[in-house]
Amino acid sequence: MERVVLVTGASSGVGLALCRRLLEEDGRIHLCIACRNVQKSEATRDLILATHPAARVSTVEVDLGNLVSVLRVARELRCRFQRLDFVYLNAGIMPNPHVNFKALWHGLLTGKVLHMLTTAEGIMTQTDRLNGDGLQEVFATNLFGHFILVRQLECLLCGNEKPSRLIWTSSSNARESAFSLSDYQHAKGQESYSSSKYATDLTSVVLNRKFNKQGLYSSVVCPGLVMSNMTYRILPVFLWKLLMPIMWLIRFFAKTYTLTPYNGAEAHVWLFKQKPEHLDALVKYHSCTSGLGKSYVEPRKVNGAAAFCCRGLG
Ligand SMILES: NC(=O)C1=CN([C@@H]2O[C@H](COP(=O)(O)OP(=O)(O)OC[C@H]3O[C@@H](n4cnc5c(N)ncnc54)[C@H](OP(=O)(O)O)[C@@H]3O)[C@@H](O)[C@H]2O)C=CC1
Ligand SMILES: CC(C)=CCC[C@@H](C)[C@H]1CC[C@H]2C3=C(CC[C@]12C)[C@@]1(C)CCC(=O)C[C@@H]1CC3
Repeated sequence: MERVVLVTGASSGVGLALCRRLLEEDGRIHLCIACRNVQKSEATRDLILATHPAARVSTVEVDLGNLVSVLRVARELRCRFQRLDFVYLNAGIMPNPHVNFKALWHGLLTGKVLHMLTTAEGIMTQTDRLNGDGLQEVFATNLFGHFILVRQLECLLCGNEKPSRLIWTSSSNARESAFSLSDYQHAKGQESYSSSKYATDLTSVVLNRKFNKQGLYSSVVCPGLVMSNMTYRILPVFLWKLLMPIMWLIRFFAKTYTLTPYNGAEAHVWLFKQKPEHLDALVKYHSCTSGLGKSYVEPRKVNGAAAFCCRGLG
């Protein structure tokens, strides 16, 4: 039976690389790519078919930061498919990023620089805003739109012959201290990205508790630091080009410097091949690349997830 795989944020970066890698793993899947509009969907489909001409690729359009659009695409998917085997919840934004180089310099003097360079803790802020639905844009796009999509697709995901899978693209920037239940949309702070990714980690834990019995399993992955449209918006392109040799050097000390979207999709592809019953719901799967460029996956516990579970907030 052909497996149906839905990928959001398929038009570029990790999402596009993931689509290609999934087809390399199994050319018989039905890949459904979700992009923001018809032009992007068709351009992405053409790019994928250029390298995998025999692939079965269909398209849907969704703006994950718009609830009407999410409800519409869920309706369309329910009409088109009888089940979904994998849903990669990968689309994400980081608007108006700001890097505090002074803090990075301070980190160099205090020995925290490697931690800062791999998690961006203490050196990165964003300015968020309200979207058309009156929600914080980063929360709405990175988490809430995807969450509503999952809930709307329950009938395609639960109670199938084989387990279905949700795979969320989280981040090493996900941080417990950036997230607060009393301000879960992060309207008050300047770390909306970090907060949305931590909330994603917790959501996956809670979804497992609720849906494992019905044959739906959720995992979170971190692609590492990847050069993509998202990162190219953080610094001017010429600066990134200058930094590239330094980043290859850093990779000898920081295995999460995956740098290419292909390497960044390592954990996503690895999970595609695993039996979900053998995975740990409290673990985040990190794509890593060695100094010499060999990719592998490293599982790490999600900070605070066990405590969150024990408090029974699910
Ligand atoms: N790059 C990195 O270092 C890291 C990235 N990540 C995460 O990886 C994921 C992929 O990012 P990456 O590939 O790097 O960046 P890209 O900017 O290349 O990809 C982001 C994708 O999300 C889509 N997207 C953004 N907003 C929306 C929306 N409102 N509705 C639908 N689709 C949307 C984009 O579509 P469009 O082309 O239309 O903009 C694009 O396809 C994100 O979740 C990101 O947070 C995590 C850790 C590190
Ligand atoms: C010497 C050097 C590499 C300088 C670059 C400084 C910063 C621009 C980067 C250092 C850590 C990076 C980082 C990210 C963006 C770029 C940095 C802040 C992310 C926030 C990108 C998106 C993520 O999801 C996590 C990344 C963590 C590390």
